[in-house]
Amino acid sequence: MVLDNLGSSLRGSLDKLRGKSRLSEEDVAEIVKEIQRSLIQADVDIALVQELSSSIEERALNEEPPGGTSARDHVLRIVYEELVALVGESTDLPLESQTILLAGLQGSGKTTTAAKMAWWFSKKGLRPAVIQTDTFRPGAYDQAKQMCERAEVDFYGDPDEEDPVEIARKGLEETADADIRIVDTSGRSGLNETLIEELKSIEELVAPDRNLLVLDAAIGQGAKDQAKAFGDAVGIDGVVITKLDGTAKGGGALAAVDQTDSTIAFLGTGEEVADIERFEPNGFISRLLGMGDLKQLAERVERAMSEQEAEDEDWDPEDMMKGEFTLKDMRRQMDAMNKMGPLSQVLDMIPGLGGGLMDQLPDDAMDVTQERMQSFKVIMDSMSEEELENPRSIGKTRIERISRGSGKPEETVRELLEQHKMMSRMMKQFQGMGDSDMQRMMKQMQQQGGGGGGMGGMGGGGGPFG
Ligand SMILES: Nc1nc2c(ncn2[C@@H]2O[C@H](COP(=O)(O)OP(=O)(O)OP(=O)(O)O)[C@@H](O)[C@H]2O)c(=O)[nH]1
Repeated sequence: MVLDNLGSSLRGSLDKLRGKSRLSEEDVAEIVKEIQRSLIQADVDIALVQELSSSIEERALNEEPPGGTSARDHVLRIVYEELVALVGESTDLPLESQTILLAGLQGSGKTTTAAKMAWWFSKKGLRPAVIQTDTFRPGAYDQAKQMCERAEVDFYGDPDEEDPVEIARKGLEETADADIRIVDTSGRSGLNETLIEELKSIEELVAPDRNLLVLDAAIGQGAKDQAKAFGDAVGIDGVVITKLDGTAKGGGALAAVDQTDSTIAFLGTGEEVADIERFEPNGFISRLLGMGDLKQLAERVERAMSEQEAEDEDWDPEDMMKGEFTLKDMRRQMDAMNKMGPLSQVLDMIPGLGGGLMDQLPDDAMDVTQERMQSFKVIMDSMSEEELENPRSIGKTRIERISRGSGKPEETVRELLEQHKMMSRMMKQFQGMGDSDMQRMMKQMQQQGGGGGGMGGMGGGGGPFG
């Protein structure tokens, strides 16, 4: 993830400020050094790093912290604001009819991004279509078609036509009914005349409303040259950074944004159509600094919940809040969790849990958790209706039988029952909360994610700065 180490290394230095009400020059110097180190490691352009660190330094030393603010909160706020300014606004993408052209080098993820973006727009209630003009890479047509089928969006391509401009022309005609037309172009292994000329001809014909440059997060310093070449050729309005789920650092993309005077539109976080996020500077930086990104989380939860409801007509999440929390409810929750995406990504979005928790866990702890959920499901499949509805009836003999039936150790069956007990207790606590408490909590979560993006605090408690 971009600037991955920044959150944890910065938290380390910030923790040393606990209890202090004033910042010394040494404190500021240490924090600035920490930030510089992380940014440079994340492949952020040196000139950008210099610019950022001098404004942080200047502000931290000269600005008077608002009354009652600790030195730590003061610095964190400045770092947050400056980082938000560094990554810039999100690319303007009104939810209305438009044509978007995707450009980028081979393998950057254009084809995948086209389908993901189409999926994203379709979830916003628009009708998108992908036009695949890549005649260069064998297989691009099939790949695009399959992904669009998975995304359940319209697709146009022609594997027998060799001229990409001709495909684009026909594609526009064929997709006239769509609201959003996403034109995917071919890439080459390096920047060359042919690629640029082809792109220019497609651009001229299509006359897109927006040109987006797709960049692999691993690109590093090369991003600047690429961005310049594409920017000179067709003009770039926004950047999509892909493969942020991997180990890549992504800092290079910031140079591309700077170079083309553009902004970031989307982030790609996996190979599936749903692995896309609209870039939101506040949430992005909050998450980076371990303050969580409640808005993204709320969106995912909402989506998973409505998918779950669509699949499972008898299920009403409100029921769970009222009566007994059964193993069936637990299984549904696990399914909903799975729909939200990898657990590690979900946890990363929860303020306070985010970076902090991830740092404490061994690297493979998350996989184990996913694996454990899988085992739990297998075990539940070996239980009878009655056992699922009334887990308290499961004694020693039944545990033995379930273990044999599921092929999982008795130990794991017991762990499942333990886990259920814990969740059940938690649900009881929620049930104890009045409706208004619950509503207040939800509202706070939404406001925080949508507005100040993590600056607003989580109500009366310590808040994300605590
Ligand atoms: N993990 C991960 N993989 C991705 C992501 N986006 C794309 N990929 C993978 O990257 C590879 C290249 O993606 P494509 O979409 O084929 O790239 P392209 O830019 O269209 O390539 P050309 O058509 O050759 O120009 C594929 O294996 C994708 O599955 C992402 O966000 N995360």
